[in-house]
Amino acid sequence: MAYDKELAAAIKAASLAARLCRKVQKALLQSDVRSKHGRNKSPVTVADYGSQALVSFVLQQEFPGEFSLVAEEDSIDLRKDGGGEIVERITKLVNESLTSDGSYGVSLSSEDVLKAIDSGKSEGGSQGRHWVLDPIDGTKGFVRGDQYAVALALLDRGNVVLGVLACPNLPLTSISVAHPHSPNNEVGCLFFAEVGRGTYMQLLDGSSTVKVQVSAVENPEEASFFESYESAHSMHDLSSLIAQKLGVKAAPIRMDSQVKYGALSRGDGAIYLRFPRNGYREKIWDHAAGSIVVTAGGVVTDAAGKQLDFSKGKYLDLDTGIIVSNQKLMPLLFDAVRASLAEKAKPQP
Ligand SMILES: Nc1ncnc2c1ncn2[C@@H]1O[C@H](COP(=O)(O)O)[C@@H](OP(=O)(O)O)[C@H]1O
Ligand SMILES: [Mg+2]
Ligand SMILES: [Mg+2]
Ligand SMILES: [Mg+2]
Repeated sequence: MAYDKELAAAIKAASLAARLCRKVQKALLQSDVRSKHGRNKSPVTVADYGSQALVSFVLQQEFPGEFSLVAEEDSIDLRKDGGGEIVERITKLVNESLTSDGSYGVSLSSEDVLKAIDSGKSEGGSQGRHWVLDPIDGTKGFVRGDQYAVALALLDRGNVVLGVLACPNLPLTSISVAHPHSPNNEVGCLFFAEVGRGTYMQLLDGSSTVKVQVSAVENPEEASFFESYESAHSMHDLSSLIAQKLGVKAAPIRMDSQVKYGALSRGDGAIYLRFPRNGYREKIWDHAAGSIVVTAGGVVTDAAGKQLDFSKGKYLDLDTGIIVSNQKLMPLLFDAVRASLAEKAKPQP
């Protein structure tokens, strides 16, 4: 209805990008992985760039004229001396993906690819429409051979109105503590949601669409929870304290990226806890798509119980952490979070 054309384009762009990422992950070379300029040591690969170029190109083809994209990557490092070879690899990957799709009948030059990457420089905000893209969320997982997602959302006047999460390594059947990666299972899911219309999961080729729903479990003893694989991204000791206070019996399911939101949206677990270390500022592309995908039965707030506000530009302005659960469990979870934070803040004897 309201966003049908946008949703179809987002699914197409994210699926193409996911196929590109899959190909690169299968044949990942050490030379494909780089560290980002100065700011921090987060990795970035040819697939992050290729995915961003591809999604940006597809969206601009589908919506010529009105286009604003807030995306994670930029071409600064690629334009430096010695970047030529990697730009050629990215360009080849993007063109192979476009050729295999066949919709656009064009071949991009290296400069076209760099421009497509750089068109993700919008600052977003509370006016108008903005696409929000994480071309690979969970790059560390991607490099390790684990979970990652292509995460694309649309903001309309500061609200997330649709989201697509392509999760190339997520098993089609429920994952659990015992089998977080299920190597024998068929993998590759795509979740999509539009405001007020529920969440759906399909295979990456677009087939087998089913409606999904967050778990309705009310008893914390039967609930399991997700958290980051990387303890540098989220304090594992704090979530274990919260889980203990809540009465959760199961061990945490640790996975990279917004795949956690996808798994939660179909009821694989009932809780997601994210508590970055002091000073870390969350970006909108790390939560926009995921947060709308779990709204079919789920609630996403910060640690003060406030809804996430995507209207303030690139950063989310929030209190302490992000918690996700179903409506019934949320009050109990919220109490456990408050009590755990208070306990941690107490001076140690
Ligand atoms: N110190 C830190 N604390 C919290 N999150 C961090 C972080 N450093 C990086 N991240 C974010 O955590 C994301 C991965 O999420 P998760 O922890 O759920 O796997 C990264 O996305 P990218 O991989 O897109 O850079 C990055 O934005
Ligand atoms: Mg990154
Ligand atoms: Mg990310
Ligand atoms: Mg990323």
